[in-house]
Amino acid sequence: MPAHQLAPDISDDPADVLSAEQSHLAESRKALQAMREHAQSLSAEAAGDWVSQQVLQSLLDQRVAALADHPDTPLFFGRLDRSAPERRSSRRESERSDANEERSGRDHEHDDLPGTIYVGRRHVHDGASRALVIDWRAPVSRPFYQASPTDPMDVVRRRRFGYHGGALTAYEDEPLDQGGKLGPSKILTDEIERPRTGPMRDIVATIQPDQDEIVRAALTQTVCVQGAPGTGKTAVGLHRAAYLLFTHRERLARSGVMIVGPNRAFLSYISSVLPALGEVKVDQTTVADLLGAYNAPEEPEVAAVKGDARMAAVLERALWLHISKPEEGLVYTAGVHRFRVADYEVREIVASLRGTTRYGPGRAALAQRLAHQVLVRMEQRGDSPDDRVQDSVARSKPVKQLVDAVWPKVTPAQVLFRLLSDAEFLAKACAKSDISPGEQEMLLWRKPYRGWKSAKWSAADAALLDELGDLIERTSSIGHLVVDEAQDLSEMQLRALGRRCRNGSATVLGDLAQGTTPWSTTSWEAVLRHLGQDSGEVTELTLGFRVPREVLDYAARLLPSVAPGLAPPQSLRPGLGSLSVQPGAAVAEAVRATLSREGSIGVIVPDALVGQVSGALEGIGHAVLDPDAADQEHRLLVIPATLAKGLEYDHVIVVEPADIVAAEPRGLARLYVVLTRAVTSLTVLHDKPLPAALAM
Ligand SMILES: Nc1ncnc2c1ncn2[C@@H]1O[C@H](COP(=O)(O)OP(=O)(O)OP(=O)(O)O)[C@@H](O)[C@H]1O
Repeated sequence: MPAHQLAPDISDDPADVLSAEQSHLAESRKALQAMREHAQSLSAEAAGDWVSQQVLQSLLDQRVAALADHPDTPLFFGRLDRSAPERRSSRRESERSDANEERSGRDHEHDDLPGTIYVGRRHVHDGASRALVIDWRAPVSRPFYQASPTDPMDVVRRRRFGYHGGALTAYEDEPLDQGGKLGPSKILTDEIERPRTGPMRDIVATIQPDQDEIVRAALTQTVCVQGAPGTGKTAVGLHRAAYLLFTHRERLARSGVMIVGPNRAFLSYISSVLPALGEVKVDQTTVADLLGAYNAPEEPEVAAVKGDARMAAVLERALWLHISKPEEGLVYTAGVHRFRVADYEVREIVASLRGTTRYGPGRAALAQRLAHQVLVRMEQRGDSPDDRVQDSVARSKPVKQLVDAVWPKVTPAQVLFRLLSDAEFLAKACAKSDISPGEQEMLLWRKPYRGWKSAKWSAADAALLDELGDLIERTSSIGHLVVDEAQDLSEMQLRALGRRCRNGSATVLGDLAQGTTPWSTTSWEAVLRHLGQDSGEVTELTLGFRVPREVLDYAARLLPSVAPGLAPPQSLRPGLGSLSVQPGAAVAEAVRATLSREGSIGVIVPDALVGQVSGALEGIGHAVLDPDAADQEHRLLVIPATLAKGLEYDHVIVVEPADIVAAEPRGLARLYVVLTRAVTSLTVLHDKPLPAALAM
């Protein structure tokens, strides 16, 4: 056996196999420890100056941190026994289709890899550079997720490992070279059934083939995933971010990756996934944090008009209406000389700039063009001014005064304030748009504010301010954006996110049936268009991992009213006995009965009943989920219905569905979201009649 060849199984006895695999784990752990010690021994002092030293030190620190071994986390979770090297060359080129030069040098997936490889969270090698564990994101690991008896991808056998804590306790083999069909995987089922406590976990050991396709889509490809509750959209989005960061490390280190979620409680829930995958440098944020956390109350109909993409043209016109026709020319005095630029020349310059640049740079360009004309006249007089003179003329008082009069400096807040408080100005800005007089009436503040500084902005205004901001100065773009719960975003919010990935790509995740905002979308094609990613591909995840079938079927009774076009969701798990509907039962009793079971408990209540329900649970240790919560690790949480989106609990108790429905225009969709948060059991408590579809 060549030195780099890992041993195939030496015995058929499962106990021997397990013990050999445990030895490989121990050896890998030791090798990781050695890699870490080596990284720790490296010194930044070799770098020339102190700045380079600090940069190098920080890189070394990151490397040491990344090499930490977390004893509770499996270092590898799979193994591939590949066919003999001479029989596996044809596929390799296509496997590497998304690999690029950035990764070369870190690639260990060439033919000198052992026939048996272990797939894990990170690459581990021994002192002789022998690959003991291969990163799950490397192309060579792909068969672990994709190979099947019909397409074995040069793999003879796939082995999955089961862990208890950090100890390797079980394995499961799938022969791939014998045709037929694979049976269900117990290790996969156990992983899905494992009780939830605390924040979301990664799914790196059990990513499914259709999920893997999305995770490994090329960086340039924008993907949009429609999926029923619990089909793994969020998980897939996060793993895709980790995959792209690995595959395009340098490019994305420069341009960045950002995850946008619905609220901070959700971000806190997902916050551990990327660090567990070794990725700590990803921005995770909400639309409100990105655009401005404004929350002045607003009628849903008004918010819907403000969220409509037709507002983009109105804002553009409103901004450019601030430019006035130059009536006077420029007179610039230098010593005893006066240099004049005639009014018609100023008009020509303004006309040539208008609409060809953003507003802010246009203003600066106007000052420079005027100064340039002054310099031309100076030269005509026989002077020879240099470029510095042009800058000083551009900054001079007469030029500034003219620019301020013709092309005034404005802020987004000033423009929007004028638009929402001045009916005549609004009508002018709406000319040539199809915003109706009735809608214009809605847009105007009933009680205008005294000035733009005292104006209270709404969430919908935030996207308008952002659009104006971009019309004034260009917003910078990142490399990749992951947008979760995207069905809830308005067209104007999508435009705001779209300009942040103008030079990049996006992963858009959502479910049309879970749209609860006044502007929720009904079409993913429209979402992609407003995001500016028209060529994005819409794909669907259909198999639910979270919600037991019995519960999902119950919730799906609401689908015909909520999203008539969608097929009923499918669940991987039957979950017999997981649903219980209890008229007239007390919440404290239901909670007590559930506390005897393992796992997290979420009591989801109409927002207006949070205080009352929390009061009824006095004496039973619990916490109320806070929208800004960084820590939501309490085993028993009371959750306002409007915050439940994206979250999950082993046991969910839903209180008074009728009130959840009545609280908002898309209340039935809210109820659908709430009913689909349970992993193990759902208990519905009600005094009032249930919505008709659930009462059947
Ligand atoms: N391949 C998988 N292996 C194991 N668990 C999985 C897998 N895919 C998804 N899950 C689990 O299923 C649950 C639901 O996943 P996730 O929250 O990503 O779904 P979602 O589609 O975003 O749901 P929702 O639309 O309700 O927000 C999570 O606990 C996740 O870890």
